[in-house]
Amino acid sequence: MDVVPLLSVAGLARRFGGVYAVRHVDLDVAPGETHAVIGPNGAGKSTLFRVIGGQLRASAGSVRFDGAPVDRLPAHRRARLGIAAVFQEARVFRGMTVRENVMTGAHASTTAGPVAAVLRLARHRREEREIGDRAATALSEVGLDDWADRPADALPIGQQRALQLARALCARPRLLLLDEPASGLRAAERAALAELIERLRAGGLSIVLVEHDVGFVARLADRVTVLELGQVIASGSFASVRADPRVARAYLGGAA
Ligand SMILES: Nc1ncnc2c1ncn2[C@@H]1O[C@H](COP(=O)(O)OP(=O)(O)OP(=O)(O)O)[C@@H](O)[C@H]1O
Repeated sequence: MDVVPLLSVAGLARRFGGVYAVRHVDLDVAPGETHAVIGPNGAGKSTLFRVIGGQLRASAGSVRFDGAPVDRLPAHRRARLGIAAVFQEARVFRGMTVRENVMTGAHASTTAGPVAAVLRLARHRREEREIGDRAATALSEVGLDDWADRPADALPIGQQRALQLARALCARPRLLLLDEPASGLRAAERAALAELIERLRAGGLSIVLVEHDVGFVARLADRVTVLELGQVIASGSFASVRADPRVARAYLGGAA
């Protein structure tokens, strides 16, 4: 690719015991690109997602973000650099408002920890104000302004998904990792979520999208990487990977 990739994964492997969940994986994400990772069940998508986010260490290979290696950094340090992940199993925090839920997403990228909160109250208050502002922006980006002061667990599932996105956006990421964001949503909710992701992309955000819903991927992805049994079997535009006989075979043989 001509532009310097924002994310560059090279020769990546992750082993569990003697079994490789992913192996020899190369993947680049350009600034502003939405890159989908698809593949049958057990292909290694979630493992790759977690190795990029820093929740899992690679067994071999490298992950570079904005030109610098991040392999040795834990997830919260990667978050500060601008990598935000929304997990498939993400839940809203009960007993908190929508706004409070979103504000929890900013703490990864601010400096005031609990000690600073006690010892340096002025700085803490300044950061809380800044977090409040970020939350307001994130809520408006995902269209949840009107819900801000309601209990988060009262939201319908489509809006809960939007809340999870807002929580990630509150950290002001440059790369957003989304693990099956459309799962469990009805058609209208999927369409609303796709529109929201399109808006984020139009705003310049780079996105890695792990997704089973092929229609969703076709609509959103600039490029697609297809995994089977932990390895990349095809990569390119949606149309090119759909036309690839190896991809058709992987899906016919798998459960996806
Ligand atoms: N913590 C773990 N310990 C052992 N094996 C694991 C672990 N996590 C994943 N695996 C194995 O690695 C392989 C890839 O799993 P992974 O969950 O990454 O696939 P996936 O493509 O996300 O699947 P799905 O679409 O079903 O979510 C599978 O064979 C899985 O059993």
